[in-house]
Amino acid sequence: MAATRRLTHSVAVITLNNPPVNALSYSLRRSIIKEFVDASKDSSVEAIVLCGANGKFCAGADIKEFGSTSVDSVSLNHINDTIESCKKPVVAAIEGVALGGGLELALSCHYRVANVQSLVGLPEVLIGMIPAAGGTQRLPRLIGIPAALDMIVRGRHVPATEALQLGILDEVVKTNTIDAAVQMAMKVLGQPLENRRLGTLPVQAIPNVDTFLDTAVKRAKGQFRGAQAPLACIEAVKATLHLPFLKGVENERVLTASLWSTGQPQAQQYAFFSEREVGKWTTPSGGKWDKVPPKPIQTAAVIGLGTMGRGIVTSLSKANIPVIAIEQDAKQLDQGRQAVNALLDREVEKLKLQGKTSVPGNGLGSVKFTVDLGDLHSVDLIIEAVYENMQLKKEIFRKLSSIAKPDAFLCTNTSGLNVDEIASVTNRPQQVIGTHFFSPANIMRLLEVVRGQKTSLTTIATAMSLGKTLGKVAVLVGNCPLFVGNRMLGPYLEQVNYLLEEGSYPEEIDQALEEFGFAMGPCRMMDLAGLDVGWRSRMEQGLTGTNAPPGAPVRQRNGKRYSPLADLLCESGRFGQKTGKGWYQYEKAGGRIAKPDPWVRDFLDKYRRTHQIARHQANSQEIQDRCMFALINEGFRVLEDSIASGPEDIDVIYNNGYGFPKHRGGPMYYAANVGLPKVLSTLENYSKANPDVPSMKPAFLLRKLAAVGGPPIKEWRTQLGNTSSKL
Ligand SMILES: CCCCCCCC/C=C\C/C=C/C(=O)SCCNC(=O)CCNC(=O)[C@H](O)C(C)(C)COP(=O)(O)OP(=O)(O)OC[C@H]1O[C@@H](n2cnc3c(N)ncnc32)[C@H](O)[C@@H]1OP(=O)(O)O
Repeated sequence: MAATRRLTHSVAVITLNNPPVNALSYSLRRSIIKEFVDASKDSSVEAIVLCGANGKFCAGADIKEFGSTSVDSVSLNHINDTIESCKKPVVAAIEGVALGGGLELALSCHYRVANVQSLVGLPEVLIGMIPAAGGTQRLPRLIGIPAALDMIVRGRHVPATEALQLGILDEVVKTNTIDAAVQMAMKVLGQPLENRRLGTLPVQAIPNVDTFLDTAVKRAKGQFRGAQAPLACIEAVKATLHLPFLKGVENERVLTASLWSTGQPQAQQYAFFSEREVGKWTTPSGGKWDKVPPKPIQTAAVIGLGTMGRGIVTSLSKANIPVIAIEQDAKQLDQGRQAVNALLDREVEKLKLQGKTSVPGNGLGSVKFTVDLGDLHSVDLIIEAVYENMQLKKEIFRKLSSIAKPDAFLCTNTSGLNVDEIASVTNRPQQVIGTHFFSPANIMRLLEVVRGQKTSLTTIATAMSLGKTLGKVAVLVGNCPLFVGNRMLGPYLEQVNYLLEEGSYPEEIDQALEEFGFAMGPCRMMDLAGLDVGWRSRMEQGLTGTNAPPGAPVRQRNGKRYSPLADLLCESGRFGQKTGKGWYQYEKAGGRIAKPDPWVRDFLDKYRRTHQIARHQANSQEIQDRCMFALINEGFRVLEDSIASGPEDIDVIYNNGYGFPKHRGGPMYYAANVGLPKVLSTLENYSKANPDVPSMKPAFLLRKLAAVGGPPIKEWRTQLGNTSSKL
């Protein structure tokens, strides 16, 4: 963890060396300042180049050190000011990444040369912070307020070619970045440095700046729902208009302290590290991510080109994996082809924007469309993505057994069906695994990888590695009905239905949960997913429709409370967005703009009158508590059943697949923050008053953890013990 220095001609090259990403830990910062001061004093040195070891400039401050005392001892601001005021020219040679404090370091250099493959950005907002080492002050002075604000508030990783156009970089090279930086340093020797010191420059005026910033605040409030960091970023950038540079930097510090006191940075940093931890899977039988090599996947196939299949084909092609896409007849194949091509066209556009048009074949894997299953004889991995029907899936897997090559992996894209049952019809259950993609599959980051009883470690390693190749965050889960995410959704949506029965309207419930920070309230989410999906499943389970037990009370099934509201909506043809009507009304079938529907209010009022339910209009807090605690309670049961290996896995699933607000860390982190004794007592009270709602009966593990005072979330795993039988 040190910076090293060597002399090339008369240029001192200082290399940041702190694997894996040259994060600016305390000891690295100490070492940088020492080497830098020595170089600036050394009379044989005429210029200085800063670069990073192992092809990476720097990924910013060491996030693990936040909150510890060493953060301020050698501050990054001190280093940046020392570099900027240096009388010798300083050039940053950027390879790989220059992110956060890494870019702030580069912005304090007088010139920046970058490799064409590198990315630069100030992504602190994504971990609940603001760029607090002068980034909010230097970047607007360099590229203007609008462009800087866009980068800072969204935390975008900007490709080098775009950064060059924006004016962040002075030169982009294809190879030998450090040599190019040394040459640049020698070229500028003797040139004045005044106008290269960003901290001394004025920020460029823009017309109607107040309106511009007010609009940015409004947009950020709507988009980031309760997250404080984007608003603090705007506040910090705004300061460039009325504060001198040093005061602006001091303001960054004040804003950072204030953000820290909200607890949001800690939650987002927990989410950041949890995402990395879930990749380090282990199994009770001794399987471990770094011990089991994945098999390379050179070719893949997708069966079924419905919504999910199209997204999966696109995702594979985007990762440059050649795909065979299969449908059952020419008509459906043609529809699938058109849809996939449209998605791929959009991907090409995105690549063009990133300046990657020169990549052979546009960097996308080829897609072959066919109706012939026989074409799959040589592919390495097949993902079945037909609709959720066990018989159909089994029929396909039976055929694949004889068609696919013996070492091919067989994946089923199911959101909750039994992976073991599917595997049981094949001649290779050890190579069968569930890959639960989320819609739209080419965009959503989450992949639940579902291990069956006989799934081998190599198959797990291969599916997890494929997830990473596809740019997804893959979480290994056990096989149980609905796996982790959808299983937890059950009790959450049950509460939504009960609240609707009791007197809340869909828009009130959605508003409460969107205020909590969810990307989408549950009623809008059900409308988007299609109300008929759950309805069909309830019919299959004999809960409603012609299979329901004769004479069953309308609001009870098997002695438990049951809400028929969603069934009644479906019976009147309201399936959600696709039919233009569901819990809301839409401008047309397939429309997206949800408007509260007077019909739904009438329907709910009438329902309550029919069943003599006295209206209880829950406030936001009650809505949030009931829905959240139902979700969390099921999360504890998932842990008890070893379907997820730790609370972090659940949180990663919810943050990346269900629009849970990252600034709250995830449902289990939220529970730890609220305090487990409080979660327990709320559930106990509800449960006593509603003994016919077993999903709200506090889970054993919740009781156990609450009994020891609700320990910090990182200690929960030890309480779980080694019960993991499903993973
Ligand atoms: C009381 C208040 C206290 C607050 C004090 C505030 C002081 C403010 C001072 C200065 C302002 C500067 C702030 C910052 O710079 S914050 C950091 C900004 N940077 C980032 O957010 C980048 C985060 N990293 C990434 O996005 C990615 O890791 C990547 C693009 C760099 C690389 O991606 P990939 O190749 O996919 O690898 P991994 O993500 O798996 O990462 C590999 C490995 O590295 C660890 N890691 C990455 N970045 C950091 C980091 N900044 N600090 C510490 N560790 C980091 C990551 O956790 C992985 O570790 P592993 O799982 O153990 O292998």
